[in-house]
This record gives sequence, structure tokens and C-alpha cells, in this order.
Amino acid sequence: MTSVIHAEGLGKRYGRHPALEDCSIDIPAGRVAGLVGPNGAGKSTLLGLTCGLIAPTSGSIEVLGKRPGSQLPRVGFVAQDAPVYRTLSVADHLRLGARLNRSWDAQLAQNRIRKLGLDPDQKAGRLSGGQRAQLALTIAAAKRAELIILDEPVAALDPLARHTFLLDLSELVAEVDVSVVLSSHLLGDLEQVCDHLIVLVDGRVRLAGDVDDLLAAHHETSLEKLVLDYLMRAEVRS
Ligand SMILES: Nc1ncnc2c1ncn2[C@@H]1O[C@H](COP(=O)(O)OP(=O)(O)OP(=O)(O)O)[C@@H](O)[C@H]1O
Repeated sequence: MTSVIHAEGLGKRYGRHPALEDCSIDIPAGRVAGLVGPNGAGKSTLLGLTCGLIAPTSGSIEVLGKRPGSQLPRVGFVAQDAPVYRTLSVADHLRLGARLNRSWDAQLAQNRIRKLGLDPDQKAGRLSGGQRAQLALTIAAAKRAELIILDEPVAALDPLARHTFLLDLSELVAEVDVSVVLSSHLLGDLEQVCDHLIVLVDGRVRLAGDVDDLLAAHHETSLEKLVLDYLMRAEVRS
């Protein structure tokens, strides 16, 4: 089975402060992997290492079998708050995407914009938070990335917009052959879409694996309950 992300003993320190420690994970291709953990757990740090935006201080990480950052055309990254060019229109974003990406799928982009009901002439700065997230996801999808990484894509959205975004993400994954890693501090959100889970607390991986395997191994039916029980037991032991 091929891995989209494989890390061994991965660590990152900012000065003396360890943001990530001894992180070993293996995310198989084809999964929607949820990276969950409280504020400051190290989620953005792990995603930054995955995209090659920052370098590890220990251990190793491979993305799509190669060094992070060497695979940019194959990886779509949507940073926190779904950054877009505020003065450019939705259509401008698609034109820019087409110019910057050799494998750009114009049909996929057009279809998504139509289905989402986005006005191509609308300036991105005037889109709602949910619409901006949808536009950013559309760009990552249309470049036909093999791996899409979303850093807290729904954190700033209201519950309905969160639900709509995650539903759309599920539909996209069913339509296109893509692996996804998304982070959130809300487990309930991830339960809606993820079939693989990584729980980070205080910079360490506490739980990782395919959701069905985790539930079976712990005789649980609810992911949220499994993780909360696990974290509470870990807290008592420490
Ligand atoms: N550039 C930086 N310089 C110094 N410390 C940093 C830097 N970036 C992150 N940290 C620290 O590393 C730890 C992990 O931060 P990180 O942003 O990876 O966590 P997170 O799980 O993404 O948090 P959040 O959910 O709040 O976004 C935190 O203690 C944070 O303060």
C-alpha cells in the first residue's frame, strides 16, 4: 500500500520550544485523514513540515514518496483562513490557476463554481468565509493535486457553512481520485468526513489509524467518544 505521508521520529523545535516530538505516522493513499488536537497541539507545524514550508529539527518525512516541497504540482495546500487575492474576481482566480498549473482541469473548476453558486465576477474579498474556503478548495482540486492539505478550513465558519463545506469535500473526494489531510480542533467536524485519524496533543501523536480499525480495536461506535475517553485516560495516567 502506498503512503501519501510517511514520517518517522519527526520533530520540530522553535528555539527551545518543542512544537512536535517523535512523530511517526503513515497515511495511506486514498484516505481523508483528519488531524485533530487542541490549540497549540502542533497541527499547523506538522502540516507546514508536510508542505516543506518549514524544516524538521529531527526525524524524517516523505510526501508522495519524496522530500516535502519537491512535489508542489502534486500537492494542493490551503492555509488557515483560506487566503485568496481579495481584489481579484472568482474568474480571475481560475485564470491564474490555469496559467500557474500545467495540469489545470478547467472543466472541473467551472463545474464546481457553477454547482457552488459562486458568481464568477464577484471579487474574492467580498465572498463569505465559507465561499472563500470553497474557492480555495476548488483551486486545489482543479490543479488535480494528488494530495490536498487543508489547515483548519472550517475554523472560522458557522455550523451550517461548516457542514456545507465538509459535505462538498466528501462529494469532491467521491468524484476525483485524491487523498486529503485536514486539520481541526473540532472532532465532530472530522467525524463527518474522515476515514483516517491522527490525534495530536502537546506535540505528540496520541492516536493514529484508520477510523474503522480504531473503533473496532476500542469496541466503540462513536469516534468522538473514543477520542475523548482515550485522552481522559491519558490525562489520568500522566
Ligand atoms: N513560528 C513559531 N515560533 C515559535 N513558536 C511557534 C511558532 N509556530 C508555532 N509555535 C508554537 O508551537 C506550538 C504548536 O503550534 P501550532 O501552530 O503547530 O499548533 P496548532 O495545533 O496548529 O494550533 P492552533 O489550533 O491554535 O492553530 C505552539 O506552542 C506554538 O506556540
